[in-house]
Amino acid sequence: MNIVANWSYPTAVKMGRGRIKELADACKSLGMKKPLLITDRGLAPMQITQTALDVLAEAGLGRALFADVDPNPNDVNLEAGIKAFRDGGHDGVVAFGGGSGLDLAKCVAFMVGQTRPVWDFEDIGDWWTRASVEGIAPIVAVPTTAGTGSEVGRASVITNSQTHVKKIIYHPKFLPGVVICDPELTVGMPKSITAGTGMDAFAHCLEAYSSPFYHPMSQGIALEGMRLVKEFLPRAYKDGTDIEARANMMSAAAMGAVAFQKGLGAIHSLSHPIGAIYNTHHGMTNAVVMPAVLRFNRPAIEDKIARAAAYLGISGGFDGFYNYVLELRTELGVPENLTAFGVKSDRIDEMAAMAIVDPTAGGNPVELTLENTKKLFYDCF
Ligand SMILES: NC(=O)c1ccc[n+]([C@@H]2O[C@H](COP(=O)([O-])OP(=O)(O)OC[C@H]3O[C@@H](n4cnc5c(N)ncnc54)[C@H](O)[C@@H]3O)[C@@H](O)[C@H]2O)c1
Ligand SMILES: [Fe+2]
Repeated sequence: MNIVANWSYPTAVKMGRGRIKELADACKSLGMKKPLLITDRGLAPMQITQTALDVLAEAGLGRALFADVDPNPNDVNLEAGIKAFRDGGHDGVVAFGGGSGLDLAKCVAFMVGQTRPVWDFEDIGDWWTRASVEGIAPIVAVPTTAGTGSEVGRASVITNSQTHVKKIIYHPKFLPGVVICDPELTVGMPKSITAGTGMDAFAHCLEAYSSPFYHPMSQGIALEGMRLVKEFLPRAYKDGTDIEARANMMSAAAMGAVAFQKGLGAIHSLSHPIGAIYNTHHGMTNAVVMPAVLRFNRPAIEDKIARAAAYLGISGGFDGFYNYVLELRTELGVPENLTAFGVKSDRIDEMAAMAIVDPTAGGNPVELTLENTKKLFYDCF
């Protein structure tokens, strides 16, 4: 086999309970004197956010907060964030939150130095290998969920508020300089967010593992990431204060995002249009469509999944793995299908057309066509 592949590794991670106290040092290590903490609207009043701001203030770095960020953040949030950064004379970004806060914050840091519209930076082809991009503000990332892995990712998912399409904005320099993974920050997640974000981490590992592209390191990371989810997500769900489980889920989330350099697939290709149109939670949407996508991909991944099952201690090959996914979903209270999730089936044609051009579609082990993707959507209802 002629092995040709590109890969790289992510940033420095400071993982451990209570390490939010190191936030100011992390900012200073990247040369920040006046950081802007960016998070979503729901997190802004919470104690964990106030504690992070206190740490910054006590170190003389100010208490600047921008929280005009929706779940599934959009270009309007982005413009407001860029304005807040420029008006406040800031010199760096603390990206704080789940995927929504992290993605928007990373994109603000990237866009403050750009004159081109954000949509020019979509994850299509490999334009970034030829174009130089300057003026990116330094980023310290602090995840408060354990799912997207955006803290170690080179992408931001931003919804176009005009077209209601989720776009993946990508550049290698999106990568934060320092990441603080403090599992105590995730203890207050409501059960449904623990479940949804955890299933996003699982989906990243599963899709990266299943994608046909060659990336042996990602393959191993994805497999171990799935094992961590199997062992620790039910524990974190049952007892939110189980710090060991919370910490391991943070690892699984970061591993999923590292692994999906290899590619994602139809779980995400379907989930993006559903999330953009119905504003559903990303990870929970993935969990809802996961069994139908596994059935759809079975001819291409049966042996591979059987190997994963063996590693995870699941007997019965592909069928055993499939049944395990169904049981995990039941344990985590995941809605059985899109109907039970509150999504209507009257926009399948539109969603299928969006799914096949989603940047994740190319990583699916079975090629997505308009016809088979419509059928796949029907199978999710
Ligand atoms: N950049 C990437 O590579 C990538 C990968 C997957 C998904 N995403 C994107 O990330 C977003 C989803 O992120 P998410 O799943 O982390 O959810 P989220 O960031 O949208 O957060 C969900 C909800 O949980 C709340 N929350 C977050 N942390 C909390 C905590 N510790 N305690 C209590 N409440 C808390 C938030 O306020 C919000 O209301 C979507 O927009 C998705 O498209 C990005
Ligand atoms: Fe995801």
